[in-house]
Amino acid sequence: MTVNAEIHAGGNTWRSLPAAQQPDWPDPQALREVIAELESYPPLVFAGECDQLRQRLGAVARGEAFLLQGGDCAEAFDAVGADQIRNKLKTLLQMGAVLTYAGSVPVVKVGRIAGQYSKPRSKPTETRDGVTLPTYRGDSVNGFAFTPEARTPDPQRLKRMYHASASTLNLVRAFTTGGYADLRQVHAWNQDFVKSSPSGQRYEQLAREIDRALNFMNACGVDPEEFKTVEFYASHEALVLDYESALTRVDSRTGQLYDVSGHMVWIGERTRQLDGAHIEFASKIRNPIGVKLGPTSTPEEALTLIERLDPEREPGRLTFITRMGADRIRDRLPELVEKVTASGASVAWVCDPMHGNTFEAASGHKTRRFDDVLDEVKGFFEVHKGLGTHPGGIHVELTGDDVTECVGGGDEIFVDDLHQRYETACDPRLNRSQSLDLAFLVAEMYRDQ
Ligand SMILES: O=C[C@H](O)[C@H](O)COP(=O)(O)O
Ligand SMILES: C=C(OP(=O)(O)O)C(=O)O
Repeated sequence: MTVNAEIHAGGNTWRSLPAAQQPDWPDPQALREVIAELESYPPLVFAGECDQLRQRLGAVARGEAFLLQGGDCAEAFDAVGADQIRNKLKTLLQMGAVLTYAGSVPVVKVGRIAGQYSKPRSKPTETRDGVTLPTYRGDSVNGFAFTPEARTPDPQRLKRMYHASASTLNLVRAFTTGGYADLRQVHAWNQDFVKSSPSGQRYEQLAREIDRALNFMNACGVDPEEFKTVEFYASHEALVLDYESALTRVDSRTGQLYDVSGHMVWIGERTRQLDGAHIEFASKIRNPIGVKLGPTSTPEEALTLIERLDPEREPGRLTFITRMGADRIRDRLPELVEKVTASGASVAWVCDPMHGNTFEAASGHKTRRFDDVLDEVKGFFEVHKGLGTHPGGIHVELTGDDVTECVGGGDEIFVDDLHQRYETACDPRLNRSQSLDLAFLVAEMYRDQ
């Protein structure tokens, strides 16, 4: 074995361990052929970009920056279109502008985008009218339609995931570096929105202030290049390990392994078993890693995760994304933060106020109340304020489209409205107006902190 092959084999050590939430592929040979093909494809991101994001997240861990991580619950192959991608990006850019200006903090922008195609599920099957089929696990695995053909896992979909991620990332890079994300466009991002929504109007006022500040700087002869482009990173849950390890490569600069399917990957609440395949996989790659921590997480688990994933205690390597639920965050979070801080580790703490606050409405729609989302973020800020630690960011499921999936917000969506534009393939997302409302409220909390 050459040195590189030996190192690469390190990316496969997860194979001997139990891997939760993996698809039941019906044809192992077909899967092997797909993996071999994926292994020959070029990287989607450059390892150096992952290092840069790790440094940015290091600033978050040290309390010098704030992470805004957001995007779809589940991306869909038929939504890889210019409008959908631009709308999502626009929403994140607007939220970033609000947080930077109103919160007075540098914002690290990371999308749940260009790879968020795989979903862990509570149940392996779904039954409708007496018919039981495999559950939908994301477009990388099977189709959403409730038919035996669509629901059968098909490894060819992993190749579609790669190509959909590549097209998305290509357009995101074009928008963020080609002029669309220039700070002078703060008004343009809002044009379609300003008249129709209270948060759009509030944003317009902020955009005018940013404009004045830019004009002032310009008059002083300052016109920084940094304002013309935006640093934007892609992240997704590293769930289907055959895909992630096929996209794991030895970096020619350093000889280390990187999962080049995205800049940052996270391990979900259902797959973070300490002796499981996902943590083993994550321990071998150099990307910045997130781990979701739900209400049953113990300080001992958090400390073991640090030992496994961040033995060098490198700020930016590990982000704990807590998702406790509005009713539990104030009870569950303090002990975790206290013990991790006392251990000397330097992790970034980020609040996912979505996944602990899901409920089923009488209509059968899975939904979330905007007020619960907000209350969990408030609890997160209160806990960190009480302990003197840094509330490092938010991780949200959102879309730039005008969907009706979560109830409440400035535009007040009621339970009876949910059916109007309920388009998510899995969990309910904040729409653009709710996302902006959240950004304004979080900016206020950050300033008060
Ligand atoms: O996005 C997260 C999970 O995939 C999702 O909450 C699981 O949903 P389920 O409980 O409907 O399977
Ligand atoms: C599945 C997700 O979250 P969690 O692992 O926290 O349930 C997710 O963020 O898509």
